[in-house]
Amino acid sequence: MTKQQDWCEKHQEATALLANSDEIHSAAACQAAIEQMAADLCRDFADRYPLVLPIMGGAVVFTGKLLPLLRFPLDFDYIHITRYGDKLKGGAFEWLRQPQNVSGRHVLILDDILDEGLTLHTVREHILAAGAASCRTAVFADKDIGRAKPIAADYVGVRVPNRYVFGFGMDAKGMWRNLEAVYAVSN
Ligand SMILES: O=P(O)(O)OC[C@H]1O[C@H](OP(=O)(O)OP(=O)(O)O)[C@H](O)[C@@H]1O
Ligand code: HPA
Repeated sequence: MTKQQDWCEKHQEATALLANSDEIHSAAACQAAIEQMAADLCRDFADRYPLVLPIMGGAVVFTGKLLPLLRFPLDFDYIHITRYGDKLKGGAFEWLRQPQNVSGRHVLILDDILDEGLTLHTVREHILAAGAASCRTAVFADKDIGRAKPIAADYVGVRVPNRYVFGFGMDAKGMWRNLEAVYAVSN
């Protein structure tokens, strides 16, 4: 099969996936959630000069929308770790960029979604072990998985049902991070 056919099939798969999904948080609801989180973070971090660390790549939209609303001084870097890749089920962690220079800092981690909680828990433990003065966590979406998680986020934008969700930075098999609303794959 040629590369062009591959992309053509991928395009069809992406279109069918979106057509078979339900919008669960509109673009306006996502924006309102971001604004509320920004207000809460401005209240809590005004005097802390935090190091803000998004977990790439899912945090890209959340970060891009949130950062300009944070009206306090901060340093910015990023972490890159993945355990889902292009799959709908999590596996082993792959670190692509470790946290740098966190010793003594008040760290704020940003991520798109708290699902089983393994990623955020692992990253937080790593940052505290590296000597951070404190580490708080903000996730755009918290999934109701119906069982205990190893970590609860300090700040949450929206709650999502126990279905695979995508859009607003979250991908489904690598697709549709670019959507400005949140969708859930049909069961
Ligand atoms: O709570 P968990 O079950 O650990 O899942 C949450 C993590 O899964 C996704 O990352 P993924 O590994 O898909 O990489 P990505 O950020 O590139 O999408 C998402 O961005 C979170 O970081
Ligand atoms: O439901 C999800 N959607 C997108 N990325 C994810 N990573 C973990 N769970 C999810």
